[in-house]
Amino acid sequence: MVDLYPGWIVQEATITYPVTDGSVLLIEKKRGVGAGLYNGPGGKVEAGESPREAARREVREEIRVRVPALSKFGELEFVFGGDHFMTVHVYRAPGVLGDPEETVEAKPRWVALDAVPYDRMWEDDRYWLPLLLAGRTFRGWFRFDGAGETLRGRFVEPDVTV
Ligand SMILES: Nc1nc2c([nH]c(=O)n2[C@H]2C[C@H](O)[C@@H](COP(=O)(O)OP(=O)(O)OP(=O)(O)O)O2)c(=O)[nH]1
Repeated sequence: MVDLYPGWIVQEATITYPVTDGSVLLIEKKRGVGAGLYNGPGGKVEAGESPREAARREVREEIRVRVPALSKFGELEFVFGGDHFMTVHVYRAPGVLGDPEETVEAKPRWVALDAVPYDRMWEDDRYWLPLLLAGRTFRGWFRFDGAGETLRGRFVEPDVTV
């Protein structure tokens, strides 16, 4: 957690998308924030951990595989309501080592790049995930309602250094 603005909560998190052979490895999130939605494996950055370390740990914990390499493709800033902020580091990986396994947290599934289920993902993903899948970097700013259900504002800048 970043103590940047006194009294405000800024949570740091990661998402990783392994992409190989025309497919992306997604998870169906089984519990916690975003349960029931498809996403890349990821979660909160813990104290004493770098975002990259967190990204590797979350992939291992959620689907029991290792990622040989990670490239940062994006950074997202979310505001939920007026006082809950989240910075998300988004990585792309050239595949995984091992066979993804289902865990209590997530069910893994390789999905063809032209069949990504945006209607079953967070509402903002359609504005930046196509960039990552096309090999382009991005920064995004999104404002949700306090419940995290309705997207109220967005801005995405492609092809930037992240
Ligand atoms: N693709 C996408 N992912 C999002 C959005 N909002 C959002 O929180 N996430 C991701 C970031 C994190 O990977 C995850 C939320 O973090 P979390 O810490 O609650 O995840 P978790 O339930 O797995 O918790 P943990 O493993 O860290 O304990 O959901 C979004 O709008 N789009």
